[in-house]
Amino acid sequence: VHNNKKCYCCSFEDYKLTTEWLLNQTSHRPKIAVICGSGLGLLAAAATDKQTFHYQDIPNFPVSTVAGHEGCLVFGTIGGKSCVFMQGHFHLYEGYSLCQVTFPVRVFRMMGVDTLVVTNASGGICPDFKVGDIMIIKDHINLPGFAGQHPLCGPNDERFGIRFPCMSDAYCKELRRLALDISVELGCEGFVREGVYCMVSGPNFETIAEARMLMVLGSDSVGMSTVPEVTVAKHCGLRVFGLSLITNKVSLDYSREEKVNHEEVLQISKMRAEVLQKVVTTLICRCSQDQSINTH
Ligand SMILES: O=P(O)(O)O[C@@H]1C[C@H](O)[C@@H](CO)O1
Ligand SMILES: Nc1nc2[nH]cnc2c(=O)[nH]1
Repeated sequence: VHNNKKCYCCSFEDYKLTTEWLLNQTSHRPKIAVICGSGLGLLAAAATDKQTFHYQDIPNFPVSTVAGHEGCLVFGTIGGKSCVFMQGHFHLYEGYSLCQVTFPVRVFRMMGVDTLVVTNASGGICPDFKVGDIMIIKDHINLPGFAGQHPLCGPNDERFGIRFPCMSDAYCKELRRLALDISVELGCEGFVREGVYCMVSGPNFETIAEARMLMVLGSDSVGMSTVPEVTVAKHCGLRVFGLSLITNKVSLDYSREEKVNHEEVLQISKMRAEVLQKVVTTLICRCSQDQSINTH
């Protein structure tokens, strides 16, 4: 209850209960969390010493309702570093509140995570982008946020972060540079790009007029996730790195016949999951671990 008004956000006690439950169930103490987008659950495959929990068994956790999202939380080790992978995440269009969508991020923070890696599937708007390109997310546009669908709306809990967080450095520059170096070493720099991801709520794909508008706004790709998680992660002081797989070209022209669908999105994710896994795994092995959480 806030100002005599009932608040439907998750409470500090909810996050605490889930955190304590997980800490009791596993001896892993992850520093890095990876959110796997549509069809990208394979990112967890390189981890050793794995321990898996189904979302439905974790107190307070939402469950995945979308194809390509396994709904498993996987703890494991990569290059000696303890990690946690979300195989599947949550979306506004599933009917979840943004508090539920971002619930795991604060739990990870409370478990001691200091770095969040986000991945997703998106439609390419930048005319130079090709299907199968991997876009290092340089910045984002929170379109639902402009209309008040924002995960930080409501009473601010200072235990997580400040009321007015800065978002001008949302995606860590050093990790973006490291990922570019890694892509050269792995020989995949030919299809690795950098760009701006724009979130829409979905679930429909864009009309041509909407796609044109998003291009004018400066979006290089468009998807239906990630931005709420990144916003909550930055609010509670996590370092963020993001990759978006371009699974389709967004139609910007009325003469274009191709029609996007979710099956095609999953097919391209499957095709590129192994390369993405190599980039993410190498990044985890190489990234500095001296990150101190930016507490407020
Ligand atoms: O969960 P992500 O953002 O990777 O999934 C994208 C957006 C929709 O959920 C779905 C549409 O195909 O793919
Ligand atoms: N909104 C949106 N999300 C996507 N996810 C994968 N492709 C697309 C797309 O073209 N548009």
